[in-house]
Amino acid sequence: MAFNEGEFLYLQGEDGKRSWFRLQFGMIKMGGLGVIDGKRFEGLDDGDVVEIVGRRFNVFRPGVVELMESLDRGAQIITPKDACAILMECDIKAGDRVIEVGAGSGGLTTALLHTVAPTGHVHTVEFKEQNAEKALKNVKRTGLDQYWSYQIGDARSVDIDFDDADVITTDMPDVENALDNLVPHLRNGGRICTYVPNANQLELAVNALRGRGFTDVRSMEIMRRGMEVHNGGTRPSFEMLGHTGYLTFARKRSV
Ligand SMILES: C[S@@+](CC[C@H](N)C(=O)[O-])C[C@H]1O[C@@H](n2cnc3c(N)ncnc32)[C@H](O)[C@@H]1O
Repeated sequence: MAFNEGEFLYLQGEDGKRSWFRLQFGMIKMGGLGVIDGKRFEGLDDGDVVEIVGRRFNVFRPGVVELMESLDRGAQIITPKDACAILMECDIKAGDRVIEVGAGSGGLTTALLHTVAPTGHVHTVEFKEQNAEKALKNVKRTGLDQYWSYQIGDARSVDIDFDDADVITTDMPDVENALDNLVPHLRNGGRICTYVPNANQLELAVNALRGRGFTDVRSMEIMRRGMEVHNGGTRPSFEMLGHTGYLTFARKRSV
């Protein structure tokens, strides 16, 4: 399907570098490439070739991974490797209602919105206004902001404006102190994911979930190692994102 005005796209050159832009069929200012006439994109489709200042580029619609990789970061984001596990293990799908604690830069929010749209909703609780604003800027860029709401408040005590959630995800250090406030907003049979960076926090989170009657409580860390592929010399990459966070998944039952 040909590109429409207003779409958020990127150009990718032979060197793999991306230039992001919002399509308009008038003049567009593009980082590093100057001002170009947006009419050149009229009738083009995902992956098509365009020549700009004598250089060849492909123009792409971003997927969720490119959106997450390119967002304006403040706090550490939940990276795609962990977001994949969250989406799968929490069985998140279109139409789901999700409560998220900790907007940060909106990394996980982007993945959640991409999955629950166009019939579901994500509601985020964040206690730092400036983080919520940064996340809002990033979420608006994706065009998925219509499926998102947030409230400023401490997840440990704020009156949460969202009920009957299918899933709760938390990215906060002391989730054990927020569960009594959060869990009444999760439906029976719903799933929770907690994400914490340290092992002592993991123990506290798991004990708190077990103590509240959650079932199928299991914790994991996701390792992802890239491969350098060269004919006759293929080996694992020397660089690896060694540690991000510990994930715990559990399911609420009627008690
Ligand atoms: C590491 S960041 C979240 C990053 C986010 N998951 C992402 O992928 O971009 C943690 C966020 O949780 C927020 N936070 C921590 N404790 C909180 C609490 N008790 N209530 C609400 N927000 C909290 C912080 O202000 C911060 O924005």
